[in-house]
Amino acid sequence: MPSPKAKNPGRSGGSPVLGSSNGRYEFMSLTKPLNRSSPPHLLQRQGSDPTTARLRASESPTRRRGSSSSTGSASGQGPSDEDGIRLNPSFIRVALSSLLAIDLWLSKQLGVCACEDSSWGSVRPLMKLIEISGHGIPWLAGTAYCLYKSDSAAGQEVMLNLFMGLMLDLILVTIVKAVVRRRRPAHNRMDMFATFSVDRYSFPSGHSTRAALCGRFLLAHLVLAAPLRVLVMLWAGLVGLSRVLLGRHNVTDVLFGFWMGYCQYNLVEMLWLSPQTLQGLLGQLA
Ligand SMILES: CC(C)=CCC/C(C)=C/CC/C(C)=C/COP(=O)(O)O
Repeated sequence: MPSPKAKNPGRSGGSPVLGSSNGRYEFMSLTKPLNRSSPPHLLQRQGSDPTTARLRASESPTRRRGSSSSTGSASGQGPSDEDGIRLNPSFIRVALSSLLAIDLWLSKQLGVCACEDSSWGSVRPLMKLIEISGHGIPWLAGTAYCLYKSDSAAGQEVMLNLFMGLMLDLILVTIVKAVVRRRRPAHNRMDMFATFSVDRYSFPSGHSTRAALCGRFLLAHLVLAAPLRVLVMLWAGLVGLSRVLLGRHNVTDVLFGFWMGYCQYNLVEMLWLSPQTLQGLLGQLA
């Protein structure tokens, strides 16, 4: 498998701590200020890396202003402590940008069903079927139907809480997507059915949050037989995997989505609507 650094350094490969010279990558010091005598390619590479550039753009205006005015080193007075902090990204920052670079590279490698011409293009219809199985509309419609058809109080209670959980999931995912605004992978073809405008963003994967939430919910309240429990877990995993294979998401979108859906189930349990609570709420409304 080709290395992220070697194949496409301009886009997602390589880490901002690396500088390249004659095709060879060198590590830069994270703790010492970058010397003015450093080879220009090291400085240039820092600025041209898209991930680093994005992180720098998100710095506070004060800090950015500080970087243009602190000319201690640039005017030949030698690097000050402040320059040292400014020029050298913190360890966390470097770790984050490296993780993001690996994420982008890995997601691109795994997007093998992104279109019909992709290496696994023939599996795309199956992946799209899995996608539909984790879509919000079938889940909401199915739960509403079961709620309507259920003739036992226990069944209605479970279905009502699942419905509330699904709505809660939609709201939380919409908020996080609108705040983070991470673009979907470039190789994604936006041919999903019934999407909101916020669904042009990819973090977190809404299908993955739903798969984790519904998976946990089904295991806790509905599915008891062991083979079916395995099937539910397999389905949840496949929904997440299909997001990356279809090129809809990066790996971190799906991992975070699973974690978020898992936590959302805890929230559903905390806010559980019992028949008594429901009667109280309806009584207050009447
Ligand atoms: C009642 C109501 C507001 C239903 C909306 C259901 C709906 C359109 C959900 C969107 C599902 C969707 C396409 C999410 C995107 O999933 P990702 O995994 O691509 O983030």
